[in-house]
Amino acid sequence: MSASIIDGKAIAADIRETIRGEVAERVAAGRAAPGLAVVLVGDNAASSVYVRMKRRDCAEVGFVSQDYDLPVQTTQDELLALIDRLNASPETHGILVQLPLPDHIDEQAVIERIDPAKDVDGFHPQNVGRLVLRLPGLRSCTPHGVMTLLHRTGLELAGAHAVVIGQSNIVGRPMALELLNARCTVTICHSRTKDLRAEVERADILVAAVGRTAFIPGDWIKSGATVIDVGINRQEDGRLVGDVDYAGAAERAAWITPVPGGVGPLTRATLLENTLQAARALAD
Ligand SMILES: Nc1nc2c(c(=O)[nH]1)N[C@@H](CN(C=O)c1ccc(C(=O)N[C@@H](CCC(=O)O)C(=O)O)cc1)CN2
Repeated sequence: MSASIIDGKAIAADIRETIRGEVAERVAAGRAAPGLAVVLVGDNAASSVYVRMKRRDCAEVGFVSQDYDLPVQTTQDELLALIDRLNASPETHGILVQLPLPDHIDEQAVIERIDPAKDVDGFHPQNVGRLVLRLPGLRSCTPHGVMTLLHRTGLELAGAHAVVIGQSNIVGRPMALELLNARCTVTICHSRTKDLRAEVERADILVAAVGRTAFIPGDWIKSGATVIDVGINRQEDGRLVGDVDYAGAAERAAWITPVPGGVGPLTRATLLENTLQAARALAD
């Protein structure tokens, strides 16, 4: 079998086009364009790239990108004070603080300071709790984006055996909940999983979010499986590769996401969807 590619870049472009249309309609009707505050602390090279892309996406769809580039010495109190101002600002509908933050700042304290109604990353415990309870809310961008990719394949998700590798707060855990809410049977694997190969071999849907180059060999993939690679690992020569051995997996899978051009663009497109959702809810 040779896998069909799930083209995240094209799907994200399609989503941006839909959002651009809705924003234009809102503005023509006299409403404010959604405002997204994008906060970057320090000079982490990968974070700077992602933030630049997010700001470019905002411009493309007609959002107002409110840019805060803070020096690495910014104290936690200064960052919390900025969040308080953004929480109170009627021009700000969404607040995104790019992670990771420098070591001297407590990430969880920052996440919990953001008004849950403006938490377009979906990281606030209130929004995570709403996902657990299957209540509407702002959902974490990468897992929500993966669900969009899966829905676009037209695959039946109910009853599928989904295996998530990775248990982080921003990908693995919410990913497992998203799949469970779509009525998959879900297994979460992590560093203490006893026989990872056996778990992967059972997966109709595999979501790899480990952050290690080609961690999953292609011959572990079940024939006809759907492989979603969340990993973005930069090689010494500058190339980006995923957590799954792409060439080997593509021989066995029915569907596969490339890296780059798979999940990453959906993380950004979902951020725009969440910001529009927050702007609608705050306007109402
Ligand atoms: N506040 C947040 N911080 C972080 C998040 C997040 O969702 N919210 N997730 C990751 C990084 N991330 C989002 O910020 C992210 C990663 C990758 C991409 C992306 O578009 N990747 C491209 C390739 C980009 C490149 O050339 O380097 C792709 O995969 O095609 C977007 C967003 C950690 N931090």
